[in-house]
Amino acid sequence: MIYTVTLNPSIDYIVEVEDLTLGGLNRMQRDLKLPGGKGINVSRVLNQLGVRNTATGFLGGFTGRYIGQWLDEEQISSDFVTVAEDTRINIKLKAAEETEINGTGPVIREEEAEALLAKLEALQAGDILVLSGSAPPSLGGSFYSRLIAECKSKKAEFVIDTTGQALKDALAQEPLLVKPNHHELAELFGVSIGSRDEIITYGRRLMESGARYVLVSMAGEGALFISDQGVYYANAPKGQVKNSVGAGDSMIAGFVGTLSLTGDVLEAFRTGVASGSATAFSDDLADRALIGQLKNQIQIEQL
Ligand SMILES: Nc1ncnc2c1ncn2[C@@H]1O[C@H](COP(=O)(O)OP(=O)(O)O)[C@@H](O)[C@H]1O
Ligand SMILES: O=P(O)(O)OC[C@H]1O[C@](O)(COP(=O)(O)O)[C@@H](O)[C@@H]1O
Repeated sequence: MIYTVTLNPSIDYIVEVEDLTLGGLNRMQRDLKLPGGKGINVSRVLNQLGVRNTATGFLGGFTGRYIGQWLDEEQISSDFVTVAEDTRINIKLKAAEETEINGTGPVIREEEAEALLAKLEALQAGDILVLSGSAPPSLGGSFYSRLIAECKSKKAEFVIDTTGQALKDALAQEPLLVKPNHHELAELFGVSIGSRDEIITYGRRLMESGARYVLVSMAGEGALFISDQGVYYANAPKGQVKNSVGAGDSMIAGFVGTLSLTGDVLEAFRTGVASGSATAFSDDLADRALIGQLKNQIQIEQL
């Protein structure tokens, strides 16, 4: 079974404005309110791929209920801890450029945090726990470490998609997969990265630090896959980009879901890239039909 954990879900409020005037009145051309937060996105795309999973984390208030109802309507199994404060709303402003304003998230009380840890007692050997996104600041810096310790004590595997110290701490615990984009990779090592060779150098360091598989996504430039069996590049399919929010989460879902179904890492890589691109080419997240179509446009090359 795959479990996704979203410590800081969001309603992604996607707002389109033709010509943005800062400091003036702008009228929206279109808006969309989607359930968001990285683990929730992973669960929704896993569901499209027919991979059984349960979404957990913290949800609260009217915003939390909106997300919970959406997941129920999509028949996604969920088991969230209900928290006292409202789940955040993240703004994704689409004008000439895409601007994102993400909230910090609700205060999580100690008993709410403990309730989430208690849910992980259900984990078993063979399960995969996908830990994705930021943690609300009230949880403190080491909450992911506590979740990982619980996961390891049950002999389950984990995937982590977060940034900064939480990611660095997690590497030593041997994640199944990490998936920074190339900007996050550079930030993690405090360097600027200008070439594919440099991405490979720093991606390999993540593997040497403990990750079994490393995916480095590069938006429209495709992705690199690094494991102890070699380094592979996949092109991104071409298409009209509609909304790239959640592309990285979709890639994780495509990879982990396919790996769990087939055990074939290169097929998992191909499906991951197709899932990321299918999301970039959709208003909402990727659907199964588009993922299938795009897979045919992806060539994988060993470097
Ligand atoms: N503009 C795009 N064109 C085609 N595919 C894209 C585009 N943006 C994202 N993707 C796909 O989604 C994957 C993840 O996107 P990326 O933007 O790198 O991740 P993140 O959302 O984590 O920043 C890419 O490797 C690619 O397959
Ligand atoms: O937890 P964070 O880092 O604030 O990110 C949350 C945001 O990330 C998303 O999950 C999208 O992530 P990606 O575009 O990186 O796949 C949004 O749905 C959400 O608003």
